[in-house]
Amino acid sequence: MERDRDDGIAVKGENPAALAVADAEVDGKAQSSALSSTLFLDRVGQVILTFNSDGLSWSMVQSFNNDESSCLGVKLAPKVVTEIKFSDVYAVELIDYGLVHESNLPNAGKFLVGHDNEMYWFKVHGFQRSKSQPSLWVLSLFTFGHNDPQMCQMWVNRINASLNLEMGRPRNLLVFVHPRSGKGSGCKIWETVAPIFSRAKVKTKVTVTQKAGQAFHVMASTSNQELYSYDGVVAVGGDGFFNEILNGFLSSRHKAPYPPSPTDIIHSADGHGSSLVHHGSSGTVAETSYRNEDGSPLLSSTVQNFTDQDRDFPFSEEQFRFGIIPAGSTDAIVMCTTGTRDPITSALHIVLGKRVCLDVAQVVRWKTTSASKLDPCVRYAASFAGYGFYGDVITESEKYLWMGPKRYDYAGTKVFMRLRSYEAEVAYLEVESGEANSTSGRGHVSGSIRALWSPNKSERVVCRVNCAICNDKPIHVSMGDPQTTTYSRPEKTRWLRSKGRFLSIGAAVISCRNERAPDGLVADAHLSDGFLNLILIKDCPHALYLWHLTQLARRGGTPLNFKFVEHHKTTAFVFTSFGNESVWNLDGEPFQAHQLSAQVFRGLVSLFASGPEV
Ligand SMILES: Nc1ncnc2c1ncn2[C@@H]1O[C@H](COP(=O)(O)OP(=O)(O)OP(=O)(O)O)[C@@H](O)[C@H]1O
Repeated sequence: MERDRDDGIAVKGENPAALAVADAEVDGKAQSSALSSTLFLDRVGQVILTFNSDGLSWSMVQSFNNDESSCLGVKLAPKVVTEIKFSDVYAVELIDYGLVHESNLPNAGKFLVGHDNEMYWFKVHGFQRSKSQPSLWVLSLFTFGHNDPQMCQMWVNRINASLNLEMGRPRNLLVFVHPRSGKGSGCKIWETVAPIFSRAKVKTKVTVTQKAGQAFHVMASTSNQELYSYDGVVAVGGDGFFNEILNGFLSSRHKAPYPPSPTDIIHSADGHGSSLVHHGSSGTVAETSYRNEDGSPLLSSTVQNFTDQDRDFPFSEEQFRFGIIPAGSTDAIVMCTTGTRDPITSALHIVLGKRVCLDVAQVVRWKTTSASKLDPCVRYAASFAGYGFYGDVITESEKYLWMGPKRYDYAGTKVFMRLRSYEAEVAYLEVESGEANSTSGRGHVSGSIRALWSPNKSERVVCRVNCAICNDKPIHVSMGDPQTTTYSRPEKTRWLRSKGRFLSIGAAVISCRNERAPDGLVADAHLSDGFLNLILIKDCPHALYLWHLTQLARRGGTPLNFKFVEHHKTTAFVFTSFGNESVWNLDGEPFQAHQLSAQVFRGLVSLFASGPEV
């Protein structure tokens, strides 16, 4: 179709055949075709749009002083965006005939466009990093118009072809929405981000949960074959909801020997382990918080219904990823993996197919109370396991669910006012600074462990996008394979013990950054270095504990720099309570355990995220 534009700019003859498409040969090598066309960029004016190998760029047809401003003769940086990389584009849409608006550039002058025009157009959807906060990704939209619909169609096809070459973008996702998460806005948050998924042509099977445990049940009982038809699962909710989905996934699929029990360690006279591997069977989780309404374990029948054939289905855990759209009270996992707490940023990380590996702690409760029989029960934690103060705060906060996120501040203050210490024994695996291999039980952990360890703040290595420590990854260990643990090599194993009264015991898998602790509980914890950060807080005057808590709440604080605080990087620990109080906090959910042990699995799952830009 050829039409004369009513602003006097001729577009006759400008059809796909007349485009400047050059397949040049330079030094005998074919260069990627350079395609450019004259189009209208909505609210900017007439531009020459060029298709480059890695993205689009454009420049104004008529050069006027629009892309630079000057102040006292000094040229300032261009104000207008003039390019976008395909890696930052998540969708391109063809739009029917419609209005393209005149330029809103201050000095563009109306002569370029004249006034609003009706034409065919296409939209390029992408994102830009916020200037003030690089981890925050802001949606960007460029609308290009032309009188010829074929021209628009051709550009859309070319851009789509390039987007299809972008690796790892999901096509099909399972989505669970927790409607009551955080301030009760789970559904609203999903409605806000859902258009990003539909524009990117990502199919979503959405389940809005009716009750706790539902997502766990679906994840645990869905066959691998069916789950494998999705590229991943997305949780719209908080850390507790993600934990439920993660547990549902791993409970029936992660096959690994349990860590040693506290009795094994306490009874090994010299602290050197022997015969310390418990061959737990997976799929035997019977966790109290994931129960049917009649109190029966959710998993009892469903998991056992798996056939051997299905269990052996080559499940691609490398490809399957987890996504989190933050809607919860704390959202520490999202903050640690995307650097911000923003549903749009998280949705973009998902549709753009970002990937980061995450360590997961396997926590085994051996005894619920001192009087209980030995009855191992497995749970997984992606961020944190804490006892004492942390367990009490979570127990107390459960009474005030109606308060929403404020319940944690209220419960925290209440528990602090009646602060107690707890008698317990902890033993943790020693990780020697020179030990370059096999420290995590997942094979190779090279690099300087001393650098990870350093109590000296200036030597801390903070986890970030493309983190060298996390990327120094061991060979991938399949989730179906029992893993070789260090416990099976007693000569390499030394358990260090700490017995006494503790205000709290915490094991951070990741830094656990959140709005109350901007640097996290452990600022230099990593997403997938294969370590747990064990924080033992010995009984001390309340004023000192308060000082520790205020350091946690400060950016750049030094909460671990106290005599009563011990920080150990380890790969496993065991715990025995000597009192009646025995509630742990696993990723923000209560878990009663009198005897417990935990081990970390390096990079056990992958997330749709790229790490924080710090
Ligand atoms: N429809 C539902 N109704 C009630 N509880 C649910 C529902 N769906 C999931 N849950 C449970 O609610 C718990 C808390 O969910 P979530 O983490 O999203 O909320 P939160 O307010 O951020 O709390 P947390 O501080 O634990 O993260 C989870 O353990 C989950 O199992």
